[in-house]
Amino acid sequence: MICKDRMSMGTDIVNINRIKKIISEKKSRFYDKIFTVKEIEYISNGGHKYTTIAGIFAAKEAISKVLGTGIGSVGWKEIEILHCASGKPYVNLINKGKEKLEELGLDSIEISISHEEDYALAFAIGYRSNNINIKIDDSIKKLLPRRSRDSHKGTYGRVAVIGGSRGMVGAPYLTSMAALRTGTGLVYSIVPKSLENIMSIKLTEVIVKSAEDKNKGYFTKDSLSDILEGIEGMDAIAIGPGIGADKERTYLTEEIINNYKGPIVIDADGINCLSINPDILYKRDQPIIITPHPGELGRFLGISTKEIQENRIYYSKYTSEKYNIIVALKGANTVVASPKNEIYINATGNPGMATAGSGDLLTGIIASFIGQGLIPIDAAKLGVFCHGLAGDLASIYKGEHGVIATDILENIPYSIKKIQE
Ligand SMILES: NC(=O)C1=CN([C@@H]2O[C@H](COP(=O)(O)OP(=O)(O)OC[C@H]3O[C@@H](n4cnc5c(N)ncnc54)[C@H](O)[C@@H]3O)[C@@H](O)[C@H]2O)[C@@H](O)CC1
Ligand SMILES: Nc1ncnc2c1ncn2[C@@H]1O[C@H](COP(=O)(O)OP(=O)(O)O)[C@@H](O)[C@H]1O
Ligand SMILES: [Mg+2]
Repeated sequence: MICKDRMSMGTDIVNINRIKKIISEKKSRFYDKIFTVKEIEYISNGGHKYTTIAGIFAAKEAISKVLGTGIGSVGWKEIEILHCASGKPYVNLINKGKEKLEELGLDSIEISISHEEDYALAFAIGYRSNNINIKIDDSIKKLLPRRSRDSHKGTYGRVAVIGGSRGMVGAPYLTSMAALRTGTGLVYSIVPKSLENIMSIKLTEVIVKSAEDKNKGYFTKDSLSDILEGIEGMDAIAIGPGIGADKERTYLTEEIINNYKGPIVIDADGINCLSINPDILYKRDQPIIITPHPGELGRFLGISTKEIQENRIYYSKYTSEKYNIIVALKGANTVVASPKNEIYINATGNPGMATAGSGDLLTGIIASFIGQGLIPIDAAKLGVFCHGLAGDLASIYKGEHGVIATDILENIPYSIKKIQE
């Protein structure tokens, strides 16, 4: 059976006197059988110490246990123990050893060797790293906001997420957490009052604010003043995930667009509400980014999803120019279009991301980058790249069938680290 675990361990203990005895009886046969040329060179340079020989011997046994074979189908000389200049041992697998490691889905083996009086001991761990073979263009790398030493949470922006309705608390949860994981200093989640308690339990680091909902479980026109108060002083806001769409929520969305004087990321039901009267966008001079999936852009433009999918670049450009907004049209190869005729086609992401809530994360990532000071088009480009890469990293461990939005959320930090490398 092939074991596809992320980690595999092996250990071995060797009596040094046993090694001493073998060497005194048949040194050259023992060396020839067990050690590679490089290992013999190392042992010889160290004065043929029994402790060294026993340690390397134990290390090979320990590694054969990591590989699950024992010494046999993988030979002694197919597991080589080498040493860094500092003296730290490392593992070089050869032929069958290498093949077995790949078969197990492991990337590398770490080894530690020790000895005391009569015994030498080795401990080995085989692991699968979150390495992904991707060349990240400098044009993306340079967009990542830097963090200065004497900074504080206020340095990295205040972002508010307006979202949620009864049954859809997950959407604003994911958006808020994504903003936090992307590096925003302070994230606020503004939800209908009936959801305040449950959101406060779900969210630890995010500050929860609520808006009057008259016990309905969704935003109504009565929510407006609380929302406007809640978004005062924010560097960026996101609106839409899980809010639902009706006349009152359309009124709310429009009033927020009319009154808030900073950049807004609009997603999901926010886009559905906006599609009733998109002309309000003409009155606005502050940036708007919409992040529709093809179904939402189709609704917004009054055309079919199929038509959008067949002309993704065209409709992204068209919407961006017509309404003077940035459009991130999601799906395989997300298209980002700006009114300045800029087009960016994202290469990260995979079908594992076709899972509920993965788009809600993107909304939070883009809002976060804007809150940290990026201009909206750069935030959108870096945002879709980072989001797709988080999805790619999540798929390494969970596979495309098993990935859920929480896995993508948890991989945002690793995605950012990878961009930073
Ligand atoms: N846990 C939660 O609370 C969640 C809440 N959600 C909220 O649920 C509400 C409804 O959003 P939905 O997007 O589910 O429903 P929609 O009815 O807006 O869109 C779903 C449909 O859009 C089309 N579509 C989407 N992506 C496509 C693609 N790449 N190619 C072709 N067609 C595509 C498909 O026809 C799909 O069935 C939103 O407010 C959203 O924020 C979702 O985000 C899922 C998670
Ligand atoms: N086949 C795919 N390849 C790459 N990315 C995908 C694929 N399917 C979905 N995604 C990404 O997953 C996200 C889905 O967003 P969305 O449809 O809004 O989901 P939700 O509303 O459930 O959060 C988008 O960012 C989209 O680009
Ligand atoms: Mg969505």
